[in-house]
Amino acid sequence: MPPKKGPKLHELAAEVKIGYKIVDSKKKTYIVGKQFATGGFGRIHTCHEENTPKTELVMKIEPADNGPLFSEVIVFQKILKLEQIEAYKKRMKLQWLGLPYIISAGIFTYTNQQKMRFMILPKYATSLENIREKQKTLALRNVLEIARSMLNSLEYVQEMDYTHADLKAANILLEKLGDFQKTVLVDFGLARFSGKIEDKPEKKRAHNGTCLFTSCDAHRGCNPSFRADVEILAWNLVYWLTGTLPWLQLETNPEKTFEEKRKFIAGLPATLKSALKSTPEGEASPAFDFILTLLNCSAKTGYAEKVDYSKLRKSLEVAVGKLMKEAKKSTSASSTSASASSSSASASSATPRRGTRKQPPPPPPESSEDSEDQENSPQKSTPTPPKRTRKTPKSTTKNNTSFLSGNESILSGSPSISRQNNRSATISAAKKIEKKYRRKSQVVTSSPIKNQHAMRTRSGITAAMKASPTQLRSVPGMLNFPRGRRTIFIKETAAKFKQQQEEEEVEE
Ligand SMILES: Nc1ncnc2c1ncn2[C@@H]1O[C@H](COP(=O)(O)OP(=O)(O)OP(=O)(O)O)[C@@H](O)[C@H]1O
Repeated sequence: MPPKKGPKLHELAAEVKIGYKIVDSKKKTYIVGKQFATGGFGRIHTCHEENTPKTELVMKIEPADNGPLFSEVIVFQKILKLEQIEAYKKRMKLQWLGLPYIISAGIFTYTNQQKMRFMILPKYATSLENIREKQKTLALRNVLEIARSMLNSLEYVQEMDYTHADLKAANILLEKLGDFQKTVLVDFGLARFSGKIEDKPEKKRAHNGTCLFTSCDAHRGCNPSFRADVEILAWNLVYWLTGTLPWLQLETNPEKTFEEKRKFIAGLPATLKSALKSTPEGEASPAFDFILTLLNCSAKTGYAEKVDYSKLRKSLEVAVGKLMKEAKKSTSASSTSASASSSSASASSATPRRGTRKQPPPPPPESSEDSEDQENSPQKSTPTPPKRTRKTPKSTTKNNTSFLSGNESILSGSPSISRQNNRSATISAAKKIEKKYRRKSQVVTSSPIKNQHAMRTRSGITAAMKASPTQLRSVPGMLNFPRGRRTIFIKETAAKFKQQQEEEEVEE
């Protein structure tokens, strides 16, 4: 997502009607379908090629003179063509590479008024953010699956001398509901050629990216670096596992956020240990070493240097190995107790009881013990029981191919089909909520009390919360907004309250 520089929003493209035909430079005709999401500066529609109506695709549309889609198209044309991706997969012997590819792009004039830019991509099932928003945290095994896919995606992008610079759940899509192994890194609006970067911070670039996750290099005002993508991945992993980051409340203050990130890095490994305490696995989480390796790697790699992905992958496989080993231990522990308490030992150990977790198959012996990073090794301890119970909802996907097992998937976060079917009811409910929050925000705006961002309104939502897109997103009721409307409302409200906050700070 392009950086949010202030309250002024780019213009959204005019809404293109369903059924509108666009002919690209290769004389292929694409038919615009309905709009299903709104990006920062554009609309996202389904579409299909005239001759293949069954293959649903995605069309991003923006006014032609907007910058974000223009630069994204250039990145896709340079590094994200299907043949490039396929050749790389073949060379690296990869079954899966989580990257989108460009199907078509160009400019059309809509109803003779507005020149519009479009880009067509494959359509994926859902965004990881949809899932994260509902669940607040993700299961460790899913986080490791996503990390594996993202490491490969970043490695490809960086091998082409580009950086992504904005990895986050909203920019990660699942190819198939419930399958966390096949995740795709999208939104190359901030991606840059980083082959010739110099460590020259500039104030006007400072804090580019998504404040919560952006790198220390970006906070300093440097162009995106290879090591920065690794750091951004690390912050996201902590966020997905714990549902928070130490600077979550400071999101609207990039300087303080930067300071907190620096403190976190300076305080490693204790800061990371403490952050992971709240996870079901606790501070001895199998993810600990891996995240520490990511942060150490980004700290030790030079600004313009490339990252050693083989080392990162090795560390990830060690984490996977540990997780599988622990799962195996608890399987044998539970089957021992089951056989002791049952007269039919064989039956009880083979059939997992309803409501208990299916346990993964035995881990591959390789990679679980051969950590290179001795400094990162956590103390050996018996697996701590989960500190927090996690309800694992029933999977609706038959073929959930977790790399850890045929475990239940964490599908609860997928957008429900019924919600889509009740779209008009949702829109009217969303309008009511929007009206309510606008009214409440006006109560705050008209108040003569200074330092309003610390003040709670009748709704219990402070102006500071409203200035933070992340916190605003988690306000009860926000989930009732259709996706596009929610994004717009959050952006407008956050921008307004951020400006108010800045004005107050100036006055003070
Ligand atoms: N290929 C796709 N398949 C399915 N959904 C998609 C696809 N591309 C985008 N989306 C949906 O649209 C949302 C916004 O997409 P994207 O981030 O690429 O647009 P953007 O204009 O850069 O938006 P933003 O500025 O909010 O990041 C995604 O979070 C996702 O839900």
